[in-house]
Amino acid sequence: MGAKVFIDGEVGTTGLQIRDRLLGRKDIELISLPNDLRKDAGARADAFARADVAILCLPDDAAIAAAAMCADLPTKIIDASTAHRVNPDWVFGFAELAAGQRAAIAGAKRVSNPGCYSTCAIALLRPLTDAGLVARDAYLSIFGISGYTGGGKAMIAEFESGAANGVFLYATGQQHKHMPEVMQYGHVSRAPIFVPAVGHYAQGMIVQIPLHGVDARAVHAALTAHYTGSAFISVRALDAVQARENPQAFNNTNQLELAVLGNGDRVVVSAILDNLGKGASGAAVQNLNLMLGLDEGAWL
Ligand SMILES: NC(=O)C1=CN([C@@H]2O[C@H](COP(=O)(O)OP(=O)(O)OC[C@H]3O[C@@H](n4cnc5c(N)ncnc54)[C@H](OP(=O)(O)O)[C@@H]3O)[C@@H](O)[C@H]2O)C=CC1
Ligand SMILES: CC(=O)N[C@@H](CCC(=O)OP(=O)(O)O)C(=O)O
Repeated sequence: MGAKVFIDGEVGTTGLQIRDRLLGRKDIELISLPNDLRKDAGARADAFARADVAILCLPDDAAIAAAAMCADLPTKIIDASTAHRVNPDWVFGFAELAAGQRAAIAGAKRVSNPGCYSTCAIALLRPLTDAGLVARDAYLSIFGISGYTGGGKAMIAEFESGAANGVFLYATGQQHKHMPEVMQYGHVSRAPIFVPAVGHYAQGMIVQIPLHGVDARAVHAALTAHYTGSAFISVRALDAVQARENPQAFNNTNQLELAVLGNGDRVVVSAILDNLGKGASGAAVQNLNLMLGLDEGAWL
């Protein structure tokens, strides 16, 4: 008998992807609700009580309500939403963040999965702020482009029905929901300017952060030192210049590739992942593996 896992929000974009990643596993027994009961409070409460681990793939308000439903249960929770990412009662589910994070996830009852853009930005910034190469109070700008699956079922329907087209920029009011976690875990004290965009393709993301007045070699060395030995985060060789940066390069994987680009002391640090992979479902399965006492890369 495997560990019992309940995915709340199983038919949503992230939920479906996690389900697909777990379906073939003999060490996991999925608890599923019939379609007419998937939002039924009693059926969900029963599923939470039966599960060893519940994975919340819900909008923020529903994730907060679901966590409250589990408050008195021994069930472990992984929340894919934004609701608990900077909550001190939850462990941030980014295993590669710093020494000790993997062990903290493995021992946690409540784990909050990072956001997709924030996984990229934190992966780039944290080693650089900790090494003193980027000042914690630096004026930072972050650019990102995501495939439209990043906006969940509603945005997928917009693009696939033809109602939305081409590329658009958004969150121009500088209130994007990922900035609090980028600041907290990237160790930056000044809110970065964030310019996100959505492209007319399904999945894949690139995030870039320009850095003036830093040494590309030192930046590359700090990133390489931090991620050496990491199964899922790699740093491209400094001289491996590509004419085109492709946000879809790591689709359907749990990989995140970092690169140091630019010319002289005008450096751009860059990250590519699958927003549905290392940006959501892959990271959730990595955390699930750790919480079940398995190798973090099992089945990934
Ligand atoms: N898409 C992405 O790239 C990423 C998403 N996330 C996060 O994951 C979470 C889910 O996002 P995503 O999968 O994209 O969203 P979707 O809109 O695709 O899926 C959300 C699912 O939750 C269901 N749902 C809503 N309210 C309830 C409720 N009260 N009880 C049970 N089910 C409910 C919805 O039902 P119905 O089908 O009826 O609408 C839907 O199936 C969000 O918090 C999002 O921020 C995190 C990282 C990346
Ligand atoms: C393209 C798009 O709209 N992306 C979403 C972020 C992805 C997501 O759903 O948010 P979490 O990763 O925090 O859960 C946004 O910018 O709000």
